[in-house]
Amino acid sequence: MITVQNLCKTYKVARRKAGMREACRSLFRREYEEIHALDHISFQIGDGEMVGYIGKNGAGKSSTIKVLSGILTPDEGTCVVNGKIPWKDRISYVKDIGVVFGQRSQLWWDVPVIDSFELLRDIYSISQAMYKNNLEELTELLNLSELLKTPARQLSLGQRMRCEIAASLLHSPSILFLDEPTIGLDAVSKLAVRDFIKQLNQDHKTTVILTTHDMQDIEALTNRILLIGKGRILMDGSPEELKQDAASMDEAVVKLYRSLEI
Ligand SMILES: Nc1ncnc2c1ncn2[C@@H]1O[C@H](COP(=O)(O)OP(=O)(O)OP(=O)(O)O)[C@@H](O)[C@H]1O
Repeated sequence: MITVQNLCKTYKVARRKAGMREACRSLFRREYEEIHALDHISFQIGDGEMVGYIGKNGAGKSSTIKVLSGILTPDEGTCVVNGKIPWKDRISYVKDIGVVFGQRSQLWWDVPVIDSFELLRDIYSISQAMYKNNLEELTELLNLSELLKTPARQLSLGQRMRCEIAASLLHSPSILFLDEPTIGLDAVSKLAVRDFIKQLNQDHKTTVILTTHDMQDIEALTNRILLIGKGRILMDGSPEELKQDAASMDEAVVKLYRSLEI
């Protein structure tokens, strides 16, 4: 169970005008702007749910995922996941979660993928039996057998993403955070990733929180949508509620963004 109440996170960003004079001036007098990335966010997600977390660029999606995964400490508010506070109980908490950031890699760049997996086995203290089982299952479902001996830097984006997803699941987490997992993937790779996530949820009842701009991901995978805009939750409902009579999910989302003026 994930319970988030009144989460707030404000970033302080240095601002200056262009030009040499302004650069010199900023050495003595810095001006700052506050960005309210999360502004009293509250929601609950039950075990085994698949939730789409959507919103425009800069809405606060990644900041939420970072707080939920314990990487970022909020300024205010509470967040309890499986009875733990992510940024306080980090060592025990990481065993409960898997995280994939589509734009970053958790694989060691220059070593074969299997070596990264073995390092993760040691980091998470995964038992030999669990590691063997999970590796076999993930290799089959994600079609990794040809990839395991290749260094991560030699993989295509779609191949790397399949390896990233496997890496995040080796320790059998009960919750999976996916931050734009299909970004930049071709249609075939997107389908493979979607099919895998669906099957994972069916077979293991893994809770999945997915941020994406791809509304086909949302339609294919989720039965609940949380819409965030300017750091606030603006809608919590089903894809059908969002779509209503629009021709497509993309059209529905654009209409909604316009009506909410975000
Ligand atoms: N480390 C940081 N320092 C300063 N500002 C930040 C930082 N990280 C995020 N922000 C700002 O916080 C706001 C929310 O950013 P966040 O990355 O959470 O949005 P997002 O919904 O994930 O966006 P996108 O869809 O573009 O990835 C943005 O205005 C962003 O510029």
